[in-house]
Amino acid sequence: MTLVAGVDSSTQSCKVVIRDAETGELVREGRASHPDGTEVHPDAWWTALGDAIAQAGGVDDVAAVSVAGQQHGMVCLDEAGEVVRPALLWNDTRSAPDAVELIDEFGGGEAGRRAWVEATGSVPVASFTVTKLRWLARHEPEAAARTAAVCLPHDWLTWKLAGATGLEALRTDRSDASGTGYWSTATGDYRRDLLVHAFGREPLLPAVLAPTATAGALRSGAPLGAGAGDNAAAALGVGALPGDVVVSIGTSGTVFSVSETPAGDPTGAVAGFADTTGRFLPLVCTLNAARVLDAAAGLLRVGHDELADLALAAPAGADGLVLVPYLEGERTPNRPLATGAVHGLTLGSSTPAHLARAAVEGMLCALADGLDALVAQGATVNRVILVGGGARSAAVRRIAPQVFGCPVLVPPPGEYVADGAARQAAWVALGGQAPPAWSAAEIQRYEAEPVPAIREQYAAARDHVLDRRPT
Ligand SMILES: Nc1ncnc2c1ncn2[C@@H]1O[C@H](COP(=O)(O)OP(=O)(O)O)[C@@H](O)[C@H]1O
Ligand SMILES: O=C(CO)[C@@H](O)[C@H](O)COP(=O)(O)O
Repeated sequence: MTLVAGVDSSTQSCKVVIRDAETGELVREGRASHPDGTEVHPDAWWTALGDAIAQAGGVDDVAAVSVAGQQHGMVCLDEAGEVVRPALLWNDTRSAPDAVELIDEFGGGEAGRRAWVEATGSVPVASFTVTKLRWLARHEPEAAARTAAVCLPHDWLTWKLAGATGLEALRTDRSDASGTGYWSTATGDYRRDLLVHAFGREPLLPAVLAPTATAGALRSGAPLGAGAGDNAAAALGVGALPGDVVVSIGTSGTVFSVSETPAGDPTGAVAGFADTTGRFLPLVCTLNAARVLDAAAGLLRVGHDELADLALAAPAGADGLVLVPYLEGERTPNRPLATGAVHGLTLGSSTPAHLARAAVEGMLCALADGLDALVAQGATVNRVILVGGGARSAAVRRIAPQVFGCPVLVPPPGEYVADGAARQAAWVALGGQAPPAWSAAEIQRYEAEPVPAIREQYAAARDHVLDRRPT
């Protein structure tokens, strides 16, 4: 049996799966938590990776490893390869003004957004690395001056696993490069001019690898795959095909599809990313997803299962109670300072069940708005596949069809980002023109009558929120 390892170094935790390269059968797995917060020292990811690998029985017997990770994180390294400062993560919104400034510097408004879309495929928002580098140059000039190279979370972990033999050995892949804001999805090349414009000079960037190229090797000699951004890896993990839309409910909420053509949305709602196989990954991302359910569970002092039971005990639409889930600000819509809100509260809807239902419906409505944006960019929706920690909720699975207006397919609970990384590693180990066709897991189908009123009441509420008071 040829074994391969896949890693998902995501926002909240690191997951490692060891799978049979030929069949995809799960052989071993491990996980370890990451610290909270929107800026994290990469050493915490390295520690968690070591713990998760140990829990998974090690990687000395695997033929290849690939690392997928949370996208966009700004990892700055000095000449000696040491981390300059904690990484600003995808969900850190301090560079939102820098994103606006970068758009203004290219014409502002729709003209500025179109300029960025033509150059890179996406409109820069606070999540994107390029805006974080502008923030660093403006607010931490000493740290910026010490920055000899900049890479992404998955790049850095791959580089560390390969022995961290100098900055020139840094590697990335097209899916994660497409989230930097200085790589062109259309041409497949860096837009170094945009990096210089934002940061003031050009630090070293990781070379972008082709889908089955290798990024060095473990001490055992096992090659390291190019790795991927987590959403592109999830697409590989679930075996998403053109016409499939994946809705991932993790720390981030993402709605994405595999496309033969790059997206170019000047509104900025749809990011024009790349996938791991040479295709494209148009994607909408929200800052608030599974943690909306965590927050509601905490408010009600219940666990996830009881929250689901409560939500399912309330009527569809929660008798008009609407929760707008902008608990961390919001990326789509681009409202980085927004806060959440509850609307339509009455004596009748002031119950734990109504609040639980409103939290699930509000989170899903924000994702349904993302699905609409994806369709507006030309995506076809043959299947909606639900993954991520939040998809483990029985309430999410049963309410999603009411909100999305179509059936949803839910593969068995699993770590589909890590699975996608493992599948990429298997492709490296086995070779071939395409990743191995692993047997599809038993997918559950959830259907329900659409309830348009849920989205109608959400649409009436979603703009009526307060901005955080500046600290
Ligand atoms: N049964 C469940 N119901 C609702 N939320 C859940 C459930 N199980 C896990 N979660 C939530 O899912 C999130 C973790 O999902 P995951 O996809 O691993 O996130 P990430 O990849 O962003 O680290 C956590 O916020 C966790 O509380
Ligand atoms: O910013 C994005 C996509 O653009 C997020 O999807 C991050 O990649 C974080 O992923 P999770 O930790 O939520 O899986």
